[in-house]
Amino acid sequence: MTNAADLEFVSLTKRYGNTVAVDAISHHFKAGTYACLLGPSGCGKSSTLRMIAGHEEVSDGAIVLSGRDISHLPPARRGTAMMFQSYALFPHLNVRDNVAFSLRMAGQDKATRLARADEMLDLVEMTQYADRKPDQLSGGQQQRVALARALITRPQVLLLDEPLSALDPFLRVRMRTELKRLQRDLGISFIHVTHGQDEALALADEIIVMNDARIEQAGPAREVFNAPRTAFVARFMGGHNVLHLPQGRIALRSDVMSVTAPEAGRIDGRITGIEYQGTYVALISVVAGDQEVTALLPEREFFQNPRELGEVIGLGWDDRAAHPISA
Ligand SMILES: Nc1ncnc2c1ncn2[C@@H]1O[C@H](COP(=O)(O)OP(=O)(O)OP(=O)(O)O)[C@@H](O)[C@H]1O
Repeated sequence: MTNAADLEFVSLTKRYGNTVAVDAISHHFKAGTYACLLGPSGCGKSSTLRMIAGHEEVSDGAIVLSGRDISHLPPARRGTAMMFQSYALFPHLNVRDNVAFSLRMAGQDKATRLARADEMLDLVEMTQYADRKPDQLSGGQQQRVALARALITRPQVLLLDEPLSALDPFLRVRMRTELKRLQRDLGISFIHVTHGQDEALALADEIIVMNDARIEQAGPAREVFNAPRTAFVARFMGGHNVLHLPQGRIALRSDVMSVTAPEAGRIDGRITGIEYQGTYVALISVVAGDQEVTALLPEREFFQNPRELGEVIGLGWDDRAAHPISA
């Protein structure tokens, strides 16, 4: 069922009155990509997703899918489908009829739409629940139904707005694996809005970090994590220190820092916090210029040479782990 297509934003803009929610963003999503739009609350992620879906008017610029400007088409004619955070299932319809709903709206005959609904339920492993009502399902099961319902229109791009946020942490990780499997099997693009860095890293081929209505950095997940270009991306992706040194500003991964005797490292710091995190122990210290630095030490390494609050330590790192960044 491969139905892949390239998607492009051309100076895409959304204004609500005087608020610029999305500010002339341009981006090219390659066909068959799992992309995560990542950023803090209010940065414009949902507005972007809703414009792709056609649930929000484009104020300026264009959305091009497979070479076709879809900016002003009605949602059902765009080749996209949206899965909502709340799943938005119809409580009075059973699972099969919920899934078949959009085909009914499109005037498909009953035999075809029920056959297609069963095909979709098989895809999300929900065949045995076809006759239940949504309130007889768990949150994870409702989510599968919502996925089946979105996929029945054979979209070229599936849009997911915080799809995992209603699930408990355990189920969230399981559904995350399933989303990835589904995207790989279908070969279409998924564009998934999240404010969770871990979620984006686990799922995305490409991460688009948004900040204040603009794209701050976009690229493969590993590149965005390892080589943040700005202090915002370094802080938002986590796992990094942002340090102001005489030679400029750098982003430095917390897990590649070494802790030495004072003056044996590159800078000295005084320990202000020790946090046990299981795999790692986080040593938080304050260095020159009143800057806070976190060093993540493997648990075993820390306990071989435990440190105390208030102790002065040296901090070292390999130059390959430091990336110059802009403000
Ligand atoms: N219907 C609306 N009318 C006016 N302003 C809006 C509307 N929808 C969103 N905004 C504003 O546009 C900006 C971007 O909102 P948007 O919902 O796209 O952000 P978001 O990144 O998805 O945030 P969240 O993670 O909180 O959902 C915010 O300043 C928000 O207040």
